Amino acid sequence: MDATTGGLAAATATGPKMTARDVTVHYGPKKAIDKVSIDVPTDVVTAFIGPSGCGKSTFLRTLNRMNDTVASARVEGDITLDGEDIYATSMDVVQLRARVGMVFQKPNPFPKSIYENIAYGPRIHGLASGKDEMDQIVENSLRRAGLWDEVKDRLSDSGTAMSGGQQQRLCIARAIAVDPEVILMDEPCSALDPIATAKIEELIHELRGRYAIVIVTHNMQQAARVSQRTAFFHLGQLVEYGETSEIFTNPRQERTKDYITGRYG
Ligand SMILES: Nc1ncnc2c1ncn2[C@@H]1O[C@H](COP(=O)(O)OP(=O)(O)OP(=O)(O)O)[C@@H](O)[C@H]1O
Repeated sequence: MDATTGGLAAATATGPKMTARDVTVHYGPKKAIDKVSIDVPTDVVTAFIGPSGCGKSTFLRTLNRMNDTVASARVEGDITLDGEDIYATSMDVVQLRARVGMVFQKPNPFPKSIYENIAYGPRIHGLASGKDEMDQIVENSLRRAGLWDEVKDRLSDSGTAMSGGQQQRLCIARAIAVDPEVILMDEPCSALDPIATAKIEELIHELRGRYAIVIVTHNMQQAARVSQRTAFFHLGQLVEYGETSEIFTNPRQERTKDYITGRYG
């Protein structure tokens, strides 16, 4: 199968939230991503899977221009958000990263209070006109991230003093607070224990439909549990992309079959 065709075929009826066409990424002379084309649907969770070093994180980071922060990285090809070229010189990158939020492998709350972790983004984006409105954004974001009941009586405690799982949900709440359209998650559970992982997976289910979600995961069971679309990457290429149930039960490509049956990776 041609990777481009596979990417296009898996788009949903509502049309893609983001599109990537012939995206190639180099770090210096080394090619990490090779002509990847894919559509990210609006209303489902998309999982990126593949063996270590295949380029999942690199590709994820092209979707909100996080690779701009890596001096040696060079991105070619076209990526759009609602049809708009995100690499256009007119694109405000701060605004883009609010619209396309990111949650990292290791929870990284600011060394500030729980309240301030959430309020920081809305404040710099001017989303609240006063304290009452900010309080409401903080509460709504924490509720949506399934954290409100656990923290409502200690909003002034430090975000870094929470458990790892709570910190990760705080980071998700922080991304939600600026009203994103897409949330990118780069192995969000790899530093968490099974109970905290289950809570994040539950949360992903609850957030589905409200945001386009893309998750990079090493864990195939997790991809099968949380996603409706799966993209399999190998050696910088998008090998196969489709319905998660199809990818796991009836992969079309030999390389996908080998990976999901544990032959490598
Ligand atoms: N900042 C960087 N500078 C140079 N090379 C990099 C950089 N980041 C990633 N790479 C290289 O690009 C390739 C793809 O890496 P990437 O982290 O995107 O893969 P991955 O599939 O997400 O891997 P993992 O699952 O291990 O996180 C690898 O060969 C990696 O060594």
